[in-house]
Amino acid sequence: MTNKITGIAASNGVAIAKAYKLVDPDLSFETRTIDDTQGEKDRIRAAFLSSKADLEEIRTKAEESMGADEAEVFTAHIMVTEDPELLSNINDKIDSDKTNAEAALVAVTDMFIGMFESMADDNPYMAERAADIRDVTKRVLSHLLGKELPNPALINEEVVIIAQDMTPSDTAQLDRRYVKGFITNVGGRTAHAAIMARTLEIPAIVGSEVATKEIADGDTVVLDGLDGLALVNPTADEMTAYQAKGDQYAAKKAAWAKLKNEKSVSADGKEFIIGANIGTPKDLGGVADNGAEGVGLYRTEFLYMDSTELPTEEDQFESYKKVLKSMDGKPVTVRTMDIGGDKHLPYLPLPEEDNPFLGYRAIRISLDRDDIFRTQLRALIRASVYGQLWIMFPMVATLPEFRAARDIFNEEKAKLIAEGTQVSDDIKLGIMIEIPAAAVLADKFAQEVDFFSIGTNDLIGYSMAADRGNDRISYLYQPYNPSILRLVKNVIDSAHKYGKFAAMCGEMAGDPVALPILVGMGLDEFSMSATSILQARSLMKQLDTKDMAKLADKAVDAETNDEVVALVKANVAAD
Ligand SMILES: C=C(OP(=O)(O)O)C(=O)O
Ligand SMILES: [Mg+2]
Repeated sequence: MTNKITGIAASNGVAIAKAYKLVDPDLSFETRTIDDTQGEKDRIRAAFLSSKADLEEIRTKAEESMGADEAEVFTAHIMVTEDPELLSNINDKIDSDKTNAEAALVAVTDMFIGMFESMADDNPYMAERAADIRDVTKRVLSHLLGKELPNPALINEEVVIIAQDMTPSDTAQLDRRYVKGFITNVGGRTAHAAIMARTLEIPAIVGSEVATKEIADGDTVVLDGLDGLALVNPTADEMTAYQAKGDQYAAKKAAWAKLKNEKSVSADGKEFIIGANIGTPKDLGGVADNGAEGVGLYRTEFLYMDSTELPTEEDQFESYKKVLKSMDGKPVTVRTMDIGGDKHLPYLPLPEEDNPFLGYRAIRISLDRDDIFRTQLRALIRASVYGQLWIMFPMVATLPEFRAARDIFNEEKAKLIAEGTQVSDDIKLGIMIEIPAAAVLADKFAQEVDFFSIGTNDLIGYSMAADRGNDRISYLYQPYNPSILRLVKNVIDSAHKYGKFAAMCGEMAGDPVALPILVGMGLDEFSMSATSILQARSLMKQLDTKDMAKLADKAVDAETNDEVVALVKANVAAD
């Protein structure tokens, strides 16, 4: 019988392809005393050469599919395999300790990694070197142990990826021509892997718990991202049924596509803005294809994560300019660096923390490391002449944080003007509302900011004390809980009381259950994964704002998440 695996439906669509497991093999080994030290030295040399050959192949493939910039990291890895000092240190260790190649390799590379990491505070390049050595060590070890590492960059046939989790750097390596979807063991609908899948327009299931255990490399997998179901080695009848389901979804998408150049307007004629969330300028194709009326969230941390060192002012300026120019006068909301939590930079080591999601992150880092922040703001301010720039700060909890960020912005702007640089005099400054404290105090913030953008992904997590990526407690991650709706309403009402603009850029903005309520609350801008825009626009056309205002009143007065879902279902016909 076909094995069925369920999980959280994270990105719509149906894919049928072979399974490719992106899972590291067990690389544990025993330390042994060795008589034949020359034999071990030969083994390590051969493992270095094989690793180099792997990496050269991966680099060539990565250059073809993703471009020279993305492939650069592999050049750094190849250089590690060619480092004579590293190899001679390992050989010395084998001789002096009479130990096996695996143990000598790990002892020596650990020493180098520790040394580079200890210097990383003053020189981010050192952290990068440490990360390179760690990566190469894994590959050399796999050769010594005769185990194969997965090489996603080498995939050259259609596959569905099966993984424990997908980090942003894993997803960055994927070639869209071949990767038809993915299934992970962990994660929730708003985890970054899920957001990435929606941006790439590939179906995905997250939080399946068992995918890596139950699916073998090469199995045929049907991935139903609409209902969060995967079929392993399906029957011919099942394949046919799911092909039909995929076709049906494609037909719906084709109908929505007709709305690409239309306004986002309710049935009774009220206009809203539907914007797109992007991670890099590469996402602009999807923005245009889906008829976005602006960029409501540009997550600039990817600029930092995709780089091997802190991006320069010039690099950043080019990226911001590209996005602003491409949006041709439509508003572009750029969020300053949101690092920390689950987003790490190899070259900017953060302190170990018990609760990184409640720790040193986002605006907290920017205000502490204002050298990094000022570089980003200068790049943004310089780019402002190419379009309509809105800047927002992530994870703001208090007014003094916003004021400090605004002061730094004003200082950099004044400096640039004094240097004779052209800048726009209409840059809007706002904040993400993703910390409950800020949502509650929105009436105070509204007197000082130009706009709010509600980051429900985190706001829900922090309000319910439920990690957005933890599938075990995903039942508590309740977007429609009346407590969340009351916070959202408070933010929208507070903005409007002071004539300010209220946007939402969390995934809730594109959620067909939440959207009618948000229309009823009078949210000004809905920003979402570009692939959700046309469906949202289609739904919006069917809604009457006065009816939705009544629905929103009932929803904030409800008792539970489920009650709100039932209310929406009873009042809004499914699209
Ligand atoms: C949009 C948000 O930010 P991110 O998903 O990048 O944390 C949010 O928290 O809702
Ligand atoms: Mg957030």
